[in-house]
Amino acid sequence: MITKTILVTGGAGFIGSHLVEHLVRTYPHYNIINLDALTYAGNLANVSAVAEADNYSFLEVDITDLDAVRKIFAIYPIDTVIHLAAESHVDRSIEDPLIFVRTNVVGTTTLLQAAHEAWKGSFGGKLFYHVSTDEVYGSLGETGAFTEDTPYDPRSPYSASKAGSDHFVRAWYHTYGMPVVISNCSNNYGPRQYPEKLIPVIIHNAVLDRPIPVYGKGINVRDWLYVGDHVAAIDLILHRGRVGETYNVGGNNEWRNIDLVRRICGTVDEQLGRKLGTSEALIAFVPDRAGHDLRYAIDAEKIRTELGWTPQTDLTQGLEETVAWYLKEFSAA
Ligand SMILES: Cc1cn([C@H]2C[C@H](O)[C@@H](COP(=O)(O)OP(=O)(O)O[C@H]3O[C@H](C)C(=O)[C@H](O)[C@H]3O)O2)c(=O)[nH]c1=O
Repeated sequence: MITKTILVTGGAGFIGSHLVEHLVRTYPHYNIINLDALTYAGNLANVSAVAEADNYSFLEVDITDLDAVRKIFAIYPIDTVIHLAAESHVDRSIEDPLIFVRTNVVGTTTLLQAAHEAWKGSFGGKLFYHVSTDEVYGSLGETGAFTEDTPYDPRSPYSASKAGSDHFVRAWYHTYGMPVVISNCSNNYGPRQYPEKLIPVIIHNAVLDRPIPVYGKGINVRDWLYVGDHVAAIDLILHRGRVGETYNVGGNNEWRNIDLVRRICGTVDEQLGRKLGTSEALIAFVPDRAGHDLRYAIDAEKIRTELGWTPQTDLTQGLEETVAWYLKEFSAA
């Protein structure tokens, strides 16, 4: 018997597809509806492992299309929304900011509006879970970490659009009483990430013998979290997170870009069985990203103490699995 109907937006993307796969397999009594516009970063191959499952369905819909989203709420007894659909790449947001406002701000508010209309008067058992980013907090110096109380200070069009979407989710909570929860996560990595983000760019270019672009001096610091650990955090927040709360999710795994790039180059060389240093020789320092945030770091104390979540995958294991996945993709192509 189906006990929950969950609408996952962005379920054909990187993090979304790992979440969909996890939910479909772990909870056969949940109906999982994957809503995705299949833009450049969405791919149904990402969810092929569960495509035939009885508790799974896919809908190709743009979250900014209010009529289409309304129809979905009219047809399905959705009680939970897990909202991951977003434009997510900072460099693209610098080139083309308006699409980020459209998808991330208008898309999120469209979903909120449709959910509100469908749920009005009976919010019991309902939840709107918004998956967001630590970039809303801005950029750190060499020390310190973002807590859930850190004031918002987004600096790129991408992070500003995600900050806007977070604020709208909270507005629906405070104004209309909609049950919401938000998580803000650090940099994810793992299989299926679109090759525009740092880690897949390194792997692709190393394999193809192309220059590996490192922005500026490579001294910017990111906190890396394996996507499976993020999915575990989302599962816990979905089931045990407190309504109206925010949870920061981080890997406690900070790396300067240049050090991470060198490390991945080593893993690629090792897995390809080629001379160590071959990939590293491809590193090319290129002009810096405009407004490049220096450092992100997460204080994940709240989710650890309240929900017992800590990241489980160490970087060596996570990178080995990730590189192996991309190499297999290359050999299949
Ligand atoms: C693509 C690329 C990036 N970089 C640098 C720029 C950053 O300092 C770092 C990671 O860049 P990336 O674009 O992979 O990710 P962030 O800009 O940190 O943002 C990412 O993590 C947050 C949490 C999100 O919310 C974003 O959705 C996600 O894209 O490597 C390079 O040096 N060379 C490159 O070719």
